[in-house]
Amino acid sequence: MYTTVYYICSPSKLVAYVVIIGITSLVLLALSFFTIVHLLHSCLDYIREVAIISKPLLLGQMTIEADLLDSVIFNVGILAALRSKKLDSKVIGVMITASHNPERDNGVKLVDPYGEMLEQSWEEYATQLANSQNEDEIVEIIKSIVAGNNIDETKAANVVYARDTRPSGPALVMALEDGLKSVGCEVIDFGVKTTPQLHYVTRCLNTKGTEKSYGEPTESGYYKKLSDAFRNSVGDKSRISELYVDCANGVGALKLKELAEHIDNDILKVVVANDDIKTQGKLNHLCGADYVKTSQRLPLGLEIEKGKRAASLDGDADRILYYFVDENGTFKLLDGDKIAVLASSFIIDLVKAVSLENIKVGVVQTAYANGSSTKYLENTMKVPVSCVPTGVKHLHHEASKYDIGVYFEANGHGTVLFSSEALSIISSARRETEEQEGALKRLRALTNLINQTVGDALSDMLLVEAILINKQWTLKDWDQMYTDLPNRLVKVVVSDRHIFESTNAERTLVKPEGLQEEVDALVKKYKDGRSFVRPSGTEDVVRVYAEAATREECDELAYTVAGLVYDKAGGTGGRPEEFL
Ligand SMILES: CC(=O)N[C@H]1[C@@H](OP(=O)(O)O)O[C@H](CO)[C@@H](O)[C@@H]1O
Ligand SMILES: [Mg+2]
Repeated sequence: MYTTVYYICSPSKLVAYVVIIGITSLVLLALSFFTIVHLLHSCLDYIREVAIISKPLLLGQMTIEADLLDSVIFNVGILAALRSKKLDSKVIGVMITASHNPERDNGVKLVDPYGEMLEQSWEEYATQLANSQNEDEIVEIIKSIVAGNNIDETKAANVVYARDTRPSGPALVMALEDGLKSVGCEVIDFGVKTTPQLHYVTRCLNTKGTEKSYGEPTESGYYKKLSDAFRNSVGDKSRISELYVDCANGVGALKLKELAEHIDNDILKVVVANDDIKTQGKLNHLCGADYVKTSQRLPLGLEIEKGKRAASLDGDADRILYYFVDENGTFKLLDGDKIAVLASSFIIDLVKAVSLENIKVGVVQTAYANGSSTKYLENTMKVPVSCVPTGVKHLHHEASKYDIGVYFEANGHGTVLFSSEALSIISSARRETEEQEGALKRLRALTNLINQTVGDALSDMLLVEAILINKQWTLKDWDQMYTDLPNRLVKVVVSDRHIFESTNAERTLVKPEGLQEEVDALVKKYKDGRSFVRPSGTEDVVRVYAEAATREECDELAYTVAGLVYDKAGGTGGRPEEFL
């Protein structure tokens, strides 16, 4: 679940707010309740109070959600505690971040015990709680969660939480803590971290002391695991040129610097750019992975000479993209699709080199994957490719069906999953020749290098670097694996995006009726043309994607389809000039 809200709060008012929360919490703590319903009723009085008090404290652009942000986070705390009770007191993770979105936004995300995203049925509860507006409704939802899941209220609850560097983070942490403590939850504050670090530590805490131990449940344990695996995956190959990394002025800057301290400069040298986490307004502003992917240009704050290698992270460091400027001065982007192709081809080669033919490798993409990447994977590499709806949960789920499942969204979010069978085959295999043993060692190293819980920009960066070092490739060599079709992503603002429904992994519209046929008729006119329309799941817009043989044709197709959607399906807010 991802709830994004907008608010601005002045420091003096924040202090007043802190005092109010403190007093209200003390009052709540002083009261004892014998049933969970009573307890929740008291929480809800508190929620209402905070919501009312919050109104004059909130300035600037507000939405209804913004008014209720603190109570949403408070509710999420209760939900996380209930989830932990439901799962035999396993530790649940809570991350406060709004990823690549503007600095003034914030959101919250729950993580299940093994670092996976919250189970889908519970996502629905989170959405219901976030959208409920009165205490009776909230009590009913919570009662139904408890009853519907046979939750034993007497069980202990455990939660670990972290936040990114957004200025709104500390106040939201207080609301979260209040929610958690109101139901007697044990809390671990993991501090300021990247989203993948929170996923990592959640899994480590829940597997500690078992045969499936994922690692030491600390930040230094994370760096040690990654850096050891990186060294092993590189062997004695020599270093390639330094990597410039745009950290989007977010938490990735802090964490990349720490990771770099664990890695010998002789193997990898990173130059950290956009690391200003102190100046307000800079997070993700004209920089970071999302900006680079959508604008297809260099980020502000990072100038690179021709041929130099660079990458961008997003605001919570779970996405990464690579790029360079070629000898003609053209900006060349190596996105999630290119990473998927690089990673899968390297892994397939290693699997072949050690004759583990019974391990099947597959790649998972979404409709936004560049058509050339799919063609290359299917026709040249002959690897199975699945296409699933947008959103990491769909990709992750599908990838887990393969022995080794590589998944990446074109925007740079992704990872590689190894099934338990594949892991045990890889760890127990023995080979005769030195060459085969070397390949096996690298494959084993990759199983530790790659974050198995979620897409992780730092882990993915080390994966890409390890492959490039092994192959002694430049970014140009990598880029030449296949040539991207020119593509364009356009947003269309409509009065009601819920009238759009699609099928076929979001590639075909079924509603509004007749619109798909019109899109198809346009697409037919263009060589290598492809276009689809779907409602965004995270923004109040409809997205139009198009690709075609040339930049001009691609843009013409994208803006013609966007114009069609605008005219035929309730476009609003003024027809953009570029729409055809
Ligand atoms: C085209 C695009 O980049 N869509 C993004 C975006 O989803 P939408 O449903 O398109 O708003 O945000 C998701 C969450 O970050 C991410 O998983 C997805 O890839
Ligand atoms: Mg992110």
